[in-house]
Amino acid sequence: MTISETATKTETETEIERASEDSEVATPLSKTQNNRAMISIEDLSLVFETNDGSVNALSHIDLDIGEGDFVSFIGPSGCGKTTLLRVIADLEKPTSGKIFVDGTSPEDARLNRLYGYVFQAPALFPWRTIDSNCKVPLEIFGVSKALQQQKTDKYLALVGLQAFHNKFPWQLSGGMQQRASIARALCFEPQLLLMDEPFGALDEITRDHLNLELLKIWRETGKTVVFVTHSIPEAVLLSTHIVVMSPRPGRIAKVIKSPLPKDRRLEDRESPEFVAVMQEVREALANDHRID
Ligand SMILES: Nc1ncnc2c1ncn2[C@@H]1O[C@H](COP(=O)(O)OP(=O)(O)OP(=O)(O)O)[C@@H](O)[C@H]1O
Repeated sequence: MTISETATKTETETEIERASEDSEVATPLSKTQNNRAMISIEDLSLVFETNDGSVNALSHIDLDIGEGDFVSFIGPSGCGKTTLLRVIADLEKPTSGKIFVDGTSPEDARLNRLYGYVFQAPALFPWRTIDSNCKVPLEIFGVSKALQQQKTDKYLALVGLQAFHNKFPWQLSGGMQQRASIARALCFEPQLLLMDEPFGALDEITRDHLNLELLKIWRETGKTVVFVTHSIPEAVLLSTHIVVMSPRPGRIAKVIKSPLPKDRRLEDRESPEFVAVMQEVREALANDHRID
């Protein structure tokens, strides 16, 4: 991948359907030779105009995410993590700057169904069963019924919901609904997965399980994943690159390239290398969060 430098800038079924200060300029990461940019962001800013005035949600963001990278955005509430993910997904338009997704505009990437998006809260159709919810994107793509069933079975099994395929969302716990929405995003096997705190509401054991499954999918399929989290251990466990963001205005404080191998296990969380990366993230967050 290539994540470079600094930063600033900045859910519903309908959307799916449309489907430095302190930290000077963050260190640019040089692109690896055979890792083309999946996402390229240049001097991107986003200002929300509200009744109470302007909100600088993202300010001067420069970031390259290479194909096959697993990139996490981490930072305090309000630093623009979700907004940046939504800009990539073409759910928000930047005020200035440039962004390319797989070499095209975010709009073209959305229209070409390049990405799957997992929202913070599950966005399932209440009148459809879990099985039927998972088939929505496949129906839109005109996939054959047999293949729809095959993919749905595969990904519902992956998230441990095969026994619940005939249930309606309201018959499942919040965590199970979120697992169903993850299965739906995986079902059409997009090249790019955009995930906004997908595991935030899950119990720790389920979260560990899904972290490992996500890592497995990522390793095996070569997908690019952009992931928002508040959890330092989760960011370090999953990511090749951790983008530390800071608020007011939202910008990139630091990009940390993980020295950990791609093949990771939960036990690795005890390793000195893992602890060292956690410490680096913690320090980057603290440095940009000093109270004057
Ligand atoms: N549609 C909007 N209109 C006006 N302001 C917005 C809008 N969406 C987000 N903001 C503001 O932009 C800033 C960044 O919000 P964003 O949701 O991206 O932060 P975040 O880092 O994802 O926060 P959290 O971790 O709490 O989810 C915040 O100040 C937020 O209030």
